[in-house]
Amino acid sequence: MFVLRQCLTLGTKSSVRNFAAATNLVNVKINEDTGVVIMELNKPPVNSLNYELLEAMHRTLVKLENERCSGMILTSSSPNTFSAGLDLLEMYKPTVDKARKFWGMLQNTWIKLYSAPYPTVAAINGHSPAGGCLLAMSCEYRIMVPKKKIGLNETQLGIVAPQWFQDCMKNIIGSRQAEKALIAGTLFSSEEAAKIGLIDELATDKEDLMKKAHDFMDEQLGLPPLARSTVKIGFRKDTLNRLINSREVDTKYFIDFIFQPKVQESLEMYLQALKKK
Ligand SMILES: CCCCC/C=C\C/C=C\C/C=C/C(=O)SCCNC(=O)CCNC(=O)[C@H](O)C(C)(C)COP(=O)(O)OP(=O)(O)OC[C@H]1O[C@@H](n2cnc3c(N)ncnc32)[C@H](O)[C@@H]1OP(=O)(O)O
Repeated sequence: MFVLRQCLTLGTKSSVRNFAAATNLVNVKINEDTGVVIMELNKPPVNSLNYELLEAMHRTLVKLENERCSGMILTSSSPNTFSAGLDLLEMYKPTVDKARKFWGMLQNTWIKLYSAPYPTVAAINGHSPAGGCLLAMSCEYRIMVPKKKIGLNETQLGIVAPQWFQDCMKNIIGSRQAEKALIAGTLFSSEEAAKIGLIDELATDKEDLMKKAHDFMDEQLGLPPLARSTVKIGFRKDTLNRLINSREVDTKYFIDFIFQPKVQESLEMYLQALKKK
């Protein structure tokens, strides 16, 4: 039976209440029989990843790991968008302290998600540009509804996908395809993404998406968990360590980059264009 609880959940009733009071940016549903969790991003309208949403995700991921959840399906409550990527307002005219704190939380969240020992599936129920694509790529398996867009489109915004975003893409679609997609800032349709392997499966609609996500999870739950997670981490450790060993440098790149006047101009124009739509 599924029990809906808000961030977070594996503890007693009173701890549920405490977490629910803290935030409703992430909904967490647990199947109490299997221990499989559905983490649903819930920041309308488009799940843009600001500090607060990342912090809620990070807190959830820490708790899931500590409580030894058996698997996690990542999806969103938005009808049209999985995640619109990083919240552009976090990068537009921030203070240095705010930008540093934001970037640190993004790094924390990615490290936890990418290294999660339990199986992870992205049930991509809508558009998934840039940071949204990063979240999806950090899961082990990706299933997507038709006729939406996914990719690392940063170049098109006049910004650059950080090295670890690029590494994730390379690990999935290979160096040549990734180089082309990153230089052009390509947003692939769901169908194109399936062709190049950026996503693993297409679903017909949200219901089919969740069914396929559960099917994948059932397969994974049939495998010996320690062997499974050891192989997973073996594949991911170089990518993880590349960031873990250079977090400060990565943060400095981010800060130096976004504070350039040209980058701020691009962000301003892009934000205006989004508002005018
Ligand atoms: C070598 C040095 C390297 C150092 C690296 C340095 C810098 C780079 C750092 C990081 C990389 C960046 C990663 C990112 O993720 S940047 C974000 C990229 N995201 C996008 O381009 C997506 C933008 N959004 C859309 O395309 C669309 O919104 C959508 C997701 C397709 C959904 O479309 P829909 O029509 O459903 O919604 P609207 O467009 O009407 O949007 C509704 C509402 O939300 C606002 N909004 C949308 N996206 C964002 C966002 N990412 N951040 C903040 N706000 C967003 C939009 O403006 C609307 O607002 P309104 O007030 O008008 O309702």
